[in-house]
Amino acid sequence: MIRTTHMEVFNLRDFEDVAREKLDPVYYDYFASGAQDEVTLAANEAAFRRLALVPRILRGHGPPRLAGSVLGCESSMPVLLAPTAFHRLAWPSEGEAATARAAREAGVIMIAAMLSTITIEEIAAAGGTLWFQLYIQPDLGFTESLVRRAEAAGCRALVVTVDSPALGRNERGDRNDFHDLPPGIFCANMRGSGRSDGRNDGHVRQVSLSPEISWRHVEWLRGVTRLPILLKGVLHPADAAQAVSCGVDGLIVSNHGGRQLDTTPATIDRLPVIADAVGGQVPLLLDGGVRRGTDVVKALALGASAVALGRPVLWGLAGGGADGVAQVLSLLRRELENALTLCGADSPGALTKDQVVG
Ligand SMILES: Cc1cc2nc3c(=O)[nH]c(=O)nc-3n(C[C@H](O)[C@H](O)[C@H](O)COP(=O)(O)O)c2cc1C
Ligand SMILES: O=C(O)C(=O)c1ccccc1
Repeated sequence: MIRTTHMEVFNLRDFEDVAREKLDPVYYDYFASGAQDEVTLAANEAAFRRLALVPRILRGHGPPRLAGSVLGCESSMPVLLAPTAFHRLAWPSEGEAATARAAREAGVIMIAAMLSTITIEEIAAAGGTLWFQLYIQPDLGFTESLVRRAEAAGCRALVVTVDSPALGRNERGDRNDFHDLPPGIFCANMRGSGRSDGRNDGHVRQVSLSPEISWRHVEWLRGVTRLPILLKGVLHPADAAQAVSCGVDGLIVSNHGGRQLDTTPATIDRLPVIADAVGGQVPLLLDGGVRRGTDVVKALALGASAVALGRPVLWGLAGGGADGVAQVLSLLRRELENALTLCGADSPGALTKDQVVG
C-alpha cells in the first residue's frame, strides 16, 4: 500500500490527493486540468454518477470472468491505459517505462502516447501489449517513420487521435506559464523531426496538431500499415459510421478527458448513439471520467468492449511509480469484479443495456 504521512488510499480518487501532495503544482495542474471552464472535465464524472445500475438477481454463478480480448489482444480485464503525454513529469527517473511495467504485470494493454518522454522502443522493452497513439503529422514522411517504429517495436494497433485539429485552450497552463517541458525532458519520439538544433530536439513546438488532417489522411494510413487502426475522439454518430466505411477497426468514444473542445457532452452520454450507428461492426472503447468499477460496468452495459483510464494512471505513477500504477489497476479490478457480481453478471458480456437507467 502506498502511504504518505497521513494518507491511505482506498480508491482511485484517493490517489489524486497523494499525487497532489507529491507533484510540483504546475505539473499537477497540467495533468488535472481541462480546457477553459472545465465543463466537460466535470461532466464526464458527473454523468457516470447520474446513471443508475439495475442489478439482475438469483443468477447463480461463480466469480465473474474479467479476461477477454480486444482486436486480437488479450487483456486480463476490459480496462486499458489511455495514452497520456509526458510521464517523466510524474515519475522523472523512468517515466513511461514504469507505467508499461505495471500494465504488463497487470496483463492490460497500454496505449503508448506519441508524446512520451522515453522512446517507443524503450517503452516496448519494459512493456507487455502496447498500442501506439499517433497524432498524424502533416509531414507524412515523418508520420510514416513513426508508424514503422511502432510496428518494429511490436505495437499491436495504432490509435489515431482525431479530436485535436488544434490544441485545446488550457488556462491553468497559461496562468502557470507552462508551455515547455523542463530541461532534460523531451518528446523522445519526435527527435529528428523538424529543424531544431540538437540540444532542443524533441521540443513540444515540433508537434503539429493540425486542422489540415482529414479522412484522406486516414485513408492514406489505412494504405501504409496492416496494423488495426482505431480513431480516438469520436463523438458524432455520422463520424463513427464514416470511420467504419473507411476501414477503421475500432473507435474510442472520447472527449480527451475534457482537454480539447470544452462543453462537449460526457462520453458515457454519447456511447448509446455511437453504438447504434456502429451496430457492432467494430469494437467501441470509451474513456473520460472512469473512476469506479461501477463506471466500467455502465460503459460495458451500454456497448463498450472496454474502457481506458487517463488521469488515475498518472496519479498512481506520481504516487509510487510502477507500484502506484499497479495499485490503481488492482483497486479498479477488485471494484469491477464486485460490481459485476452485484449486477448478477458472470462476465462483461452478460450485462445488458437495460441495466443502466437515466
Ligand atoms: C495529462 C494528460 C495528457 C494527455 N495526453 C494525451 C495524448 O498525448 N494523446 C491523446 O490522444 N490523449 C491524451 N490525453 C487524453 C487521454 O488519452 C484520455 O482521453 C483522457 O485522459 C481520459 O479521461 P480521464 O483522464 O478522465 O480518464 C491526455 C490526458 C491527460 C490528462
Ligand atoms: O495534454 C494533452 O492532452 C495532449 O494531448 C498534448 C497535446 C500536445 C502537446 C502536449 C500534450
